[in-house]
Amino acid sequence: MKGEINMAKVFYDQDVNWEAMEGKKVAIIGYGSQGHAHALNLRDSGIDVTIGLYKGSKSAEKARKAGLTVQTVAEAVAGADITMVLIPDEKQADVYKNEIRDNLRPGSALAFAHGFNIHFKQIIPPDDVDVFMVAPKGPGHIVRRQFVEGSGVPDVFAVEQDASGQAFDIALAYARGIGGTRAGVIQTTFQEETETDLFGEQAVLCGGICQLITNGFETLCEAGYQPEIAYFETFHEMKMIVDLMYEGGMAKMRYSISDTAEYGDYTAGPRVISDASKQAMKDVLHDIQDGTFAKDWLLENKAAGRAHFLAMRRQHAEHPIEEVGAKLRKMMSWLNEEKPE
Ligand SMILES: NC(=O)C1=CN([C@@H]2O[C@H](COP(=O)(O)OP(=O)(O)OC[C@H]3O[C@@H](n4cnc5c(N)ncnc54)[C@H](OP(=O)(O)O)[C@@H]3O)[C@@H](O)[C@H]2O)C=CC1
Ligand SMILES: CC[C@](O)(C(C)=O)C(=O)O
Ligand SMILES: [Mg+2]
Ligand SMILES: [Mg+2]
Repeated sequence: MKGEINMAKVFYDQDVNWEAMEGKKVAIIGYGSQGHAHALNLRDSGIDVTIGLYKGSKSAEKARKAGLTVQTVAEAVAGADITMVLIPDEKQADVYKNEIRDNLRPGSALAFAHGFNIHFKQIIPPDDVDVFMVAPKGPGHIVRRQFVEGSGVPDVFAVEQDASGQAFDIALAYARGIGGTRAGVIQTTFQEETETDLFGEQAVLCGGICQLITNGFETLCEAGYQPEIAYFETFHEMKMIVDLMYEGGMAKMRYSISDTAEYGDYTAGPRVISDASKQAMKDVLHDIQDGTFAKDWLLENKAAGRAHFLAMRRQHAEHPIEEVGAKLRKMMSWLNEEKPE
């Protein structure tokens, strides 16, 4: 890749108009990965938070235990200045239609942590509300953990509709409330966030990395090496290598590894992740951009009753790499310690 890179403006704590959030009531719909993190971080930032869940929800007890008020979705939305929708993407359109839409107060804000339902037009909000997104670029449990530790996960934010004339300030202040502006927050659009987030998780962060590890593990096991050694070599050490890259770029990782490893990195890397893989990435991106992925995923949840998804989940969970890993991780006492919620 050649050429000049135009750097984005990055917003930090000092760039935020916190008054935009002060006195606002926030309804967090869902108390899962992102829901618990947004709710607890906002609460710890001094914001009045209510959780919206369905009757009989398993998460309600957890939220109450954390000292939060839990209401039905309809009640929480009706009392809120900001409604943040943090239930699974594939459920959002139905819940919006049945419980959110008619309870949204004119002048209030409807917010998301991912652009999927707005970008793919599964949810079409009324004109008299703000519509914004604050999307943490990290898993919800890390959003909470880093906030408690005093750091934060970067966010991207976008304003789709600005009925109040204040949506930009509110979105940025919300990002501060969950700890995002400690690390840096960048403005985007619903389209850019949706397409890049789906691409990142499919091609690199989840799909790409899991398949790379699995192929490496299988290659060593099929060649007759011990599975435990294959696990350490292709899976366990991944975190240490990625930690170094996270701290100081690929250069810091390459500084720490041996010259032998570095030489193999440059020569073997492009053989394994080749031009063919880059073409496959472009195909994946194309399916995201033209809506093919969204259509397939929404259909999977409706007509197919998630049969294919659940079968893939089971098949991956039963792979020998998970069995070997579970056995080895059991001996690592620090992994079994309770992490603060
Ligand atoms: N996971 C992540 O780290 C990230 C997610 N996002 C986005 O954040 C959003 C939320 O994702 P995520 O946190 O993974 O979601 P989760 O799968 O963790 O959400 C589960 C929560 O939603 C509740 N829930 C499920 N159905 C309903 C319903 N019909 N009515 C009310 N509550 C319901 C569940 O209740 P119960 O458990 O009781 O059934 C649970 O509290 C998505 O838009 C996602 O793309 C963005 C960045 C990262
Ligand atoms: C990488 C997966 C993710 O996009 C995330 C944690 O950011 C998600 O949708 O969960
Ligand atoms: Mg993401
Ligand atoms: Mg995502």
